[in-house]
Amino acid sequence: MSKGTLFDKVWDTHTVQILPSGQTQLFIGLHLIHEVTSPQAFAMLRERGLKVMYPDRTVATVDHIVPTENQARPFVDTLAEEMIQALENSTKDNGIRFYNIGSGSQGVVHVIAPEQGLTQPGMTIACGDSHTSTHGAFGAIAFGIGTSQVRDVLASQTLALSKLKVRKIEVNGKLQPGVYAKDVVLHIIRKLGVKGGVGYAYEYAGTTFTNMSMEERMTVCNMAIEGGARCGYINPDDVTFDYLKGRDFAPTGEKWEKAVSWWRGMASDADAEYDDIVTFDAAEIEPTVTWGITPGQGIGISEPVPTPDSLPEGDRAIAQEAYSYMQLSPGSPIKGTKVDVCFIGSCTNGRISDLREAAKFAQGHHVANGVKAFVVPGSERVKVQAETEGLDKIFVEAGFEWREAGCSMCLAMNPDKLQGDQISASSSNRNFKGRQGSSTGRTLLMSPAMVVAAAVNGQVSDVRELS
Ligand SMILES: CC(C)[C@H](C(=O)O)[C@@H](O)C(=O)O
Ligand code: SF4
Repeated sequence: MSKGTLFDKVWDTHTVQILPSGQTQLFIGLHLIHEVTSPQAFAMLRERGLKVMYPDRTVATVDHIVPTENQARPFVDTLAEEMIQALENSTKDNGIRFYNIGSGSQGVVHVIAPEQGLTQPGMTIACGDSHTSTHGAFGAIAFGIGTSQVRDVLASQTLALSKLKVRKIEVNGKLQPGVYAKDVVLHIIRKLGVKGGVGYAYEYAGTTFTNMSMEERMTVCNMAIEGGARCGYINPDDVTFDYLKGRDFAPTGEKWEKAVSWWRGMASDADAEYDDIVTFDAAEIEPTVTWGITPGQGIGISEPVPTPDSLPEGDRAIAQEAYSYMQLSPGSPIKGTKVDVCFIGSCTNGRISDLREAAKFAQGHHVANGVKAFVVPGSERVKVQAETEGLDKIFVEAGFEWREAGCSMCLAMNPDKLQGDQISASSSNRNFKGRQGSSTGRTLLMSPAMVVAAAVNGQVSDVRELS
């Protein structure tokens, strides 16, 4: 039964049948694949003698293992070379479009699909990657899947899924200067917890989101999964349509008009029913930084690292683990924490608007002595655009390294890794133990502007005070 939310409308539109298990067989409009989670899926297909059912609905790129400095083939890392070759072969054998390095359109999978207009409202999108929730920014139902599900989508273009509940997260009001989409989503996860969204799709609504650009909306939806929600979305509106118009895969002419009117109809109805509604005020959000080992362990820049007794009982054990791993004392300010590495990039904050904003703060400043700072564009297109605007020069003059597109130190499956217990200021989305390539490496998540402030001062800083 439809409750009038976008989630329900998209779900119902894509339902093939209800399976005897009670699950829904859902048609997947767009399947995105990358080198990490697809090789085994293709192998399983080959074992069963199956073909890819809709090669046209499958799009591939390489992102996780891509070196951002020396991209000469074969890669120095033989495992990375094997992985890219496997994808090159599988996509060729199955007639799948593949945006390889040097194609001009390679990049992090969640950056390239939107920038080409592949991601559209009202769609179902799946990818063997948890941050597929990003595409929900367009009013799509987009979620990460495991390798066996990648196999299922390749073979049948469908998935067996249980329906989610829908929580509306309403944020209203204007963000303070120096506060970004990243801070909004870190704030939400802090308040609702990293498991708060389990079993839910998150609908982000309210004036704070309607006033955001598409790229800001993508930052928010990208981290829905960090709050436990399988997917997050924002209802499509004129901002969405303006962004899509003229992109490679966007409809044109009469088809465009038809599409826009269908897209509008997919948005949640004003009287839609939700399983839960939570409301926040944008004015209460500060530039936010994580101090711990989960994206939910965030605080405003002016706050101290929380003491155990200030936390709900259920959060104390993980806080204890975090104090010791992060080498931070409860009650001490996060501001002033020395950093070793500063990373700007990832599918959360590696888009052109992120780089523009970061460059604005980098201009006229210099990275502090002893700090390694680098910028990794989210895609080859983002890189070219940034270079056209001269952003690369601003970064290099300010002492940042300017790299090739990929996931890079977000996950460090490539050569960009922390050493020992180095601490990084990172515009990425996960601060798990060992996330950035060293088993003792430490990560502080923040907005790209805050990463620049940290790089310039050599310590966690408030971007609002960067002169
Ligand atoms: C490698 C991939 C499966 C993984 C994910 O699912 O998200 C990665 O992208 C990440 O960000 O941790
Ligand atoms: S940029 Fe980071 S979060 Fe995004 S897909 Fe790559 S590794 Fe995952």
